[in-house]
Amino acid sequence: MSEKKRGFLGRLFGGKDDQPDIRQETATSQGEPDELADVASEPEVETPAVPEPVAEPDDTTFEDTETVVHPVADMSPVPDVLVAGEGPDLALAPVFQDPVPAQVSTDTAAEPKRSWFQKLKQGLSRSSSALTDGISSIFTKRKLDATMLEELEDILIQADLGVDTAMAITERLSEGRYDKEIEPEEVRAILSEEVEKVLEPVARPLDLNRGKSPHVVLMVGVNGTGKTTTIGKLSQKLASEGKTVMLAAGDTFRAAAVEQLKIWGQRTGAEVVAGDTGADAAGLAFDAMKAAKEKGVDVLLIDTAGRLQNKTELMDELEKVIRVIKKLDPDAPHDVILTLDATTGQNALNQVEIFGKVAGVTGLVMTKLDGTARGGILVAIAAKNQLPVHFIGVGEGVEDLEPFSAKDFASAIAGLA
Ligand SMILES: Nc1nc2c(ncn2[C@@H]2O[C@H](COP(=O)(O)OP(=O)(O)OP(=O)(O)O)[C@@H](O)[C@H]2O)c(=O)[nH]1
Repeated sequence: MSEKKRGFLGRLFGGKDDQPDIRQETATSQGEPDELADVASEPEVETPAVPEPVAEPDDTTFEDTETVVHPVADMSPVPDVLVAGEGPDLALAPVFQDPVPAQVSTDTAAEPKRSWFQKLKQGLSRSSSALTDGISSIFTKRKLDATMLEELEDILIQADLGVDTAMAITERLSEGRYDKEIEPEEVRAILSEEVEKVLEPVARPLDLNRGKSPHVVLMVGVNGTGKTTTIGKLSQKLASEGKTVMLAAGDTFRAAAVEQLKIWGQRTGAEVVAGDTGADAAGLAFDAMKAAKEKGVDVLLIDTAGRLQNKTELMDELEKVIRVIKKLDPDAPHDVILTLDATTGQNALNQVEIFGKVAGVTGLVMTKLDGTARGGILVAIAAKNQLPVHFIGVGEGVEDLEPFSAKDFASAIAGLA
């Protein structure tokens, strides 16, 4: 081999790239170079500081709100949507069958049926074309040289795949191919294989058959990342598998979130435990646990507020929710799922780290892969954290969430059929 490609760091700092241990740091740290992360284009998300470990408070108590289970007949007058208990009481919202309120997109009935892979491909099309257009523009009947590899590496990094994966791909491509013409298809095939290699270990289904009754899933994440929507979609999936589901509207900060969850409950046949806006989230979670136990529900999905601007409050509240849940089942929550909005790009890496420390995240769901060219971030997260990725979301509809398949994702993002 006559030429040797300079690595990304070499180009960035003008020196030798013999510091592989700082690559990931460089790509994710706050002071990252512009080339690495288009922070300006990211939604503004304040990253919470990890709070100092606090002494276990002696009061895992919460506002003592007597739980009231309102049978449907007691709900008088019956509201348009659903109403929780009066005053500070919590209520089990009844299940309404019809009509499905318009503000929650719950199905794609108007659209022709497409396979999940077609949806995934369509959803990932922005991410995929950013990559494939770039590849096609580089590999145009030229013989492979270092410049082409550098250009490819830049495209892969700009697509948020992460420096390590970008380098693995270019190194693999360079093996025995210098001075040879390479077709874009060959590059895309290698891209797909390398992405699949990174993703395969983290593509793990959410196992809700571990003998827990109820199996408690706590949904956490930054506001707007899709917690409530994901709960709704999951609820639908579980119901279709014959499981009984209860939803706890633990995002007590936002009235709309509570209403949204009630609508999902109504649509998917799940009972909803909800309180007033501003009600104590831990108290609500406790009551939901109790109700789910009493009713022998299979799965309890607990929504939480996402409030990074109130960071300490958010994290304290999450810790308290978890402590209180453990009073009824020391093993619960059995899964803590972090929702990540793919459009936030590199910031998602920080969210994984911080929510992981505070809430003990056990798995991930990445949403909004349909609205971004930055879907490659999932690869960077997988490479860095090895946390299971249970589902990905490629739309707002109830059918737009599927278990994560490494092969499908890799093929779709590489633009393969
Ligand atoms: N395009 C697209 N939109 C999504 C997806 N998942 C969720 N959304 C939308 O994202 C918006 C926010 O979703 P929510 O479920 O309310 O997010 P949240 O995390 O519960 O938000 P907070 O209650 O504010 O913490 C809604 O408009 C959803 O319809 C997805 O996979 N694709």
